[in-house]
Amino acid sequence: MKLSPAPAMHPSATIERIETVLLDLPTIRPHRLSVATMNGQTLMLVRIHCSDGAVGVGEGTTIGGLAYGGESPEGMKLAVDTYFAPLLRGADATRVPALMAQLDRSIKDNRFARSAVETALLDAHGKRTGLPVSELLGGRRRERLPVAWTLASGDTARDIEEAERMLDLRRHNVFKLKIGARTVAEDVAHVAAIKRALGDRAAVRVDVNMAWSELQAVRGIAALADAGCELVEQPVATAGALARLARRFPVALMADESLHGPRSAFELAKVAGADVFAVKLEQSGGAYAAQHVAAIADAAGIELYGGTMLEGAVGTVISAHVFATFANLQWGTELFGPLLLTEEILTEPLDYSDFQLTVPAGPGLGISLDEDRVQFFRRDRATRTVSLANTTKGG
Ligand SMILES: O=C(O)C[C@H]1C=CC(=O)O1
Ligand SMILES: [Mn+2]
Repeated sequence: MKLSPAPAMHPSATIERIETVLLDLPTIRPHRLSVATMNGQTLMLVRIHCSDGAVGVGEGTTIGGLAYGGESPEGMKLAVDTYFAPLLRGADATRVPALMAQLDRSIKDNRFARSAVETALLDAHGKRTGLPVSELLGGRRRERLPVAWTLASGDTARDIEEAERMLDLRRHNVFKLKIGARTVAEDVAHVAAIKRALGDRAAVRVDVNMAWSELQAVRGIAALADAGCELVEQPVATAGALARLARRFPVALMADESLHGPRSAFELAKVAGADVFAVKLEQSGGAYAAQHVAAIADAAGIELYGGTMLEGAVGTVISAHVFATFANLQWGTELFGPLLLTEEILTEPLDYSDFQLTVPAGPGLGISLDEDRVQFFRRDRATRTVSLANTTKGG
């Protein structure tokens, strides 16, 4: 398929080259979810080079390979190299939504890979026009975003210690606990112990990652509410069960895995299937799709939370730009992904302070990759002979 050339009267730039690379980065500790334990994270970075010199970067990241969903970093790389890149080469880089719509005619699903490509196009276009991506997307409504932290070491005492450290650093005062791998009674005891230790100094929420049956959820949520937990994320797999549970408890019920972009958001909204939507860019299929999910939530009176697929810096920052444009963001965000990794890959680290993340202000994503470090951590690097002195972040 040939994509249309740049129209006359419009600043023209065409796409010349698309590069993809897999980066393997360790996590600061094992991150235990009911579906997988992560000891590291793989980022699939896409770079799009345009004829006017603008270069945009995007990121595709999953959780535990294929443990969380149908796409993997390796699969995304293959999809971009084999299917997206030939369609992109020679196309007008300056009309991002039109170009994405053209890609959609030839490529179905692949929401995560799509999101990475769209991010790179938006970054390049922002750099070209001098505008931050949040301004391209309608304009930011906030400069800083509250950021929750996930306690998922698998050990109650260690989680409490970690939460205390985050409070001392004024980095996080909202904690999401990963549960669902143990019995409901064990999980409830774990949550109750953490909430007891933190008291009113912090909010405690849980993510079950679909591990419970509806009956387990009825028992579990009641007990979690008594323990002071304020929100339960995706306790069960099906939308029907989620909707029934949402009517039953005073604590907020949040949909995560049930959301796969605007259509699923609309279906869930029709049945009042959740109190809160965790909007994730990759799950939604990109920045614009995530904005559509938010608009559906707003129209249905459903509250909003900015979710993460534990992305690295690039995926985190595009999410921050998008969440900064939301009319409502009642539950804040969990954009802590880069802090879970031992390695910094930006020339200037993101600003996490006073329990919030600052949305970068420069053109495009407003960040720049440290090229030496990108080269160092790429999977296809034959041997890592170069030693990078003093490069590991404190955990
Ligand atoms: O929400 C999820 O299911 C995935 C992810 C987000 C934060 C975290 O710790 O895991
Ligand atoms: Mn979740």
